[in-house]
Amino acid sequence: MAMGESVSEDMAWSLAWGVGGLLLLAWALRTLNWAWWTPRRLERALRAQGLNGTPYRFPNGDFKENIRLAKEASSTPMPLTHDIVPRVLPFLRRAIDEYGKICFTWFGPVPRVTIMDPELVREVLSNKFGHFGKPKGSPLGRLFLRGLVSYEGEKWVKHRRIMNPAFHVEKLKRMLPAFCACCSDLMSRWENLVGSEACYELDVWPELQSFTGDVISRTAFGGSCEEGRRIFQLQAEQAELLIQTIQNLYIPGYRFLPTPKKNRLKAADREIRALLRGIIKKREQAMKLGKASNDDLLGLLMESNLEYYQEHGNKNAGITPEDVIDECKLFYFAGQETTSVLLTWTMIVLSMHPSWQVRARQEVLQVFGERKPDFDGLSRLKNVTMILYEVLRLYPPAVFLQRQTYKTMKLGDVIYPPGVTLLMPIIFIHHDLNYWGKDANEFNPERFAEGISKASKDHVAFFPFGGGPRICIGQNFALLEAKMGLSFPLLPSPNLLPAQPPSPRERPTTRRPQCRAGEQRSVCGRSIELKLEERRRMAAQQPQQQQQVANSFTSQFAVMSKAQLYDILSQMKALIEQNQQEARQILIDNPLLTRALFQAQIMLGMVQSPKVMSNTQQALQQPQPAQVGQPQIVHSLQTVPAKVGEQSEPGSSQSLLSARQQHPTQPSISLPLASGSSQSLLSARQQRPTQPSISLSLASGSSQSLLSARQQHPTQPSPLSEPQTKGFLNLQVPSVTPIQSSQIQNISQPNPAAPHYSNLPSHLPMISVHPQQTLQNPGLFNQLLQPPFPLQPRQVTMQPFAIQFHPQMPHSLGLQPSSASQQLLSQPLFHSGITPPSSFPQGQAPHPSQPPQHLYQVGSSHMGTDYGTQVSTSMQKDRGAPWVLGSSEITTVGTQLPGLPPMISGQIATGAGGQPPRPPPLTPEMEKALLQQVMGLTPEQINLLPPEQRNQVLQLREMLK
Ligand code: HEM
Repeated sequence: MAMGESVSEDMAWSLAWGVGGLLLLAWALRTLNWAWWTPRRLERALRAQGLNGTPYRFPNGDFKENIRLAKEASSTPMPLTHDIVPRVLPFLRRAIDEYGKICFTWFGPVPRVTIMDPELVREVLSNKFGHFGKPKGSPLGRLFLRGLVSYEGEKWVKHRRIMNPAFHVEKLKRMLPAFCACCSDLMSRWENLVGSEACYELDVWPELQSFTGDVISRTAFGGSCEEGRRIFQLQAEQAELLIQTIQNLYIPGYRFLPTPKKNRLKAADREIRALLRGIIKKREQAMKLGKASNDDLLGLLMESNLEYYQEHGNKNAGITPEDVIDECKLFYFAGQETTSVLLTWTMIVLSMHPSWQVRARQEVLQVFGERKPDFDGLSRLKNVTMILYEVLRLYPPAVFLQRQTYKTMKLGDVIYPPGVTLLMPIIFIHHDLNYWGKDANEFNPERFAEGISKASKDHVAFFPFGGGPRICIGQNFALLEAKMGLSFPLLPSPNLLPAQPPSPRERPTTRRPQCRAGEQRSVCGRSIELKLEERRRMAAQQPQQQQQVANSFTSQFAVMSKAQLYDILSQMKALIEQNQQEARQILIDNPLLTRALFQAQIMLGMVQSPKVMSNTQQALQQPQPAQVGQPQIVHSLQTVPAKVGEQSEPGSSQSLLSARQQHPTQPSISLPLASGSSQSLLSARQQRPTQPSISLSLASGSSQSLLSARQQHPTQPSPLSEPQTKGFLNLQVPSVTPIQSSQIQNISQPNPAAPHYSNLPSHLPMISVHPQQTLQNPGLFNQLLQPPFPLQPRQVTMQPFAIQFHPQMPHSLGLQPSSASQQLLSQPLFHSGITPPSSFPQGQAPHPSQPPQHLYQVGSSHMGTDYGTQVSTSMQKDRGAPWVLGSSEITTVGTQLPGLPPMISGQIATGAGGQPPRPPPLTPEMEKALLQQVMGLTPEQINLLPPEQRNQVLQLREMLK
């Protein structure tokens, strides 16, 4: 018996060993098949069809190289250019350069073929049969994120049908008060932060993250937004943990190890689910009692679910509470990060392109005045929409999309076996010169003036929200939120005083020393500055106040450095180029401003060739009723002093003195060419520390002044013309206003001596005059520009893997979470509040190799059109039908107004023999006004002038006495 027992025990053991061995063998074979045979087979199939790509490396593919390059790219400071592709996806960039546009790389053992042709992208995304399905993603990713974005087949159809109504425009309108409340809270928060500070430096990335989190909390859960906020925090933590964990996922077997991070991920998931369960239960009870408000996403989702259930009369018809939880979780993930990335980049870009900031602000003011933004108004914001589109183009929050072949599929000329990932790099296509033209890497919202379909050569080339049946369900939501989020800071805020002329002293900036807890992904100490400025009460109707305005302009201009004066003039010029009519009106409406601008030119010693002047005048004559006694706006090609910092410019004395001898009938305002201004901006770096240092949001302040000047006109009632103190939140701009790159590119002439420079937008050099910018760019920037600033090494705190987390996400969104924005934000590029000229070390000059041609520009005459016809906030309305469901093409009629004659660098006028040309003519009234201004300068103001001009002013005053 005992022997029999031991035999059967032995047999059981052998059987167990046998089974175990077989299982092990099966597992080994499966692993080998997954990690070796399949990739080799797929590689052969792809190569046989002429596709090139990286050779497969067992078992990680290009994973490590991907990480290495991403780390490398992010460890160097980000150059201030919109060409961010090499930084965001360096590995893919390299692969495409090496193997061609349709090439394959390896994500682990899975080949990923890049699809760069928008038509093929459309084919993939429009496929309704799920043959190009979403990649499955890792189990860990699935734990983090499920819901609509990850479903396929019938489940997806059902969920999409139930969720769609919640995002309908009519429903979104009901959420507008929640949007508004979040914006108001944000503004109050910023106002409080600023407090009594004249200038406050703010890291907007975490601010906007919590703003969009707040929006989702309120719009998703209405009254339960406190729990919603906790969910948001937990999800942010989850995202962080996931990013860290994913880096190790391709260590075989790693995903089965219970590491502390994974445990925390799971614990966070449990807490989120418990919270959501509680919210849903409360809502169900309220619904039963008829007390529930269904104006939030959860309510709408539950309502729609109920309708679906009733329609199908089957208790399994709708979606389960667990499904609702997953969808709510998804709202956060899909809606919060993406929109905050969009808003953050928009603010950065607007601070880089002040003229667009002016335009946006002007539009927002025109549409809303002092009203709170409403749906109709938001739909009419044409410039803001164009700006958002352009930001979505250059900085798409989802950098690529992925689909997988689940059966053999033909796409283009290639037959793909099952198991191949198709990667559609949104960011590459958005930057592709073939579709967007030579200025693909420039910020030029004007390209969207006639809608999306006309913006590129192939309207499918713009797909920040994806396309086909799985297009982002929240795109209307996101655009509405972004418009609202952008409008608020541009509007006069009741609790802020209007901006006052920037004082000549250096303003303190408050910098947050370190990240707040839970904001690991924000970028410490690197921020763009938002500046709140005081502004004097002005009531344009009262002459006394008008005089104040005049004095305000005069005193502002009197204490400005040359760079700042140039800045203002070039902004005015940019405004003229973008909207000549508008600019004309501003100048006509504001003789005081006009006069002050003229004064600025005198202070800059600007003079011009009468020949060029008359040509330009001719070209600009518009068939408008003659404005007798009103200044004529003239763009003049001007010779700009080669070195603003140097004080001996004969032109400057001439300008004022000789002006007295001329009495032409038409007064004219000569605005400097941006070329000039850029040049002057460059040379402005040589300014001596004795120049008054002015807080750098001067540029925004000044554009503000221009704008607000418009408001002061008695015939135009405006927020600022009311006898209240009103204010603006100025998106900070660099002290030296960068010229619109889009304008520059037309004329920039690459310097053959600096070939590596040729693909950099020409605004770079100017922006780099910012000291911190230069500090951050020891490489190319320093090499090119020889920054005149003291070098202070700064730590680059890039999350190295941030841009790599997307491939693991179950929903296949190649999200660009914080990497790029983090990088740019991580540099103090735009917290320009600390760029007083006084910080320039004496004697430092720009690098001699600096190619000045890069800075010349031509005027663009493409005028904006009214988006009034574009009622919808949706991009869907702006697309071709096959690409987007239910879409109809928007055709906003563009008005091509007669533009400025193109100017080429060769036309830039210089006076004979290098002497500055003669100044523009003045009417006796103008002359009188100017002389009065000169006489009105206080000794303090005169002292602040550069010596040469000081002498001239003193001489003149002496003469006049
Ligand atoms: C600027 C903001 C946003 C961008 C750039 C964006 C981008 C995208 C993209 C590219 C997709 C397609 C993914 C794919 O095809 O694989 C997508 C899908 C999705 N988005 Fe958005 N999104 C944004 C905002 C939002 C918001 C605010 C919500 C919700 C509150 C949202 C919810 C979703 C959902 C649920 C899907 C899945 C749709 C489906 O698979 O049927 N998104 N989003």
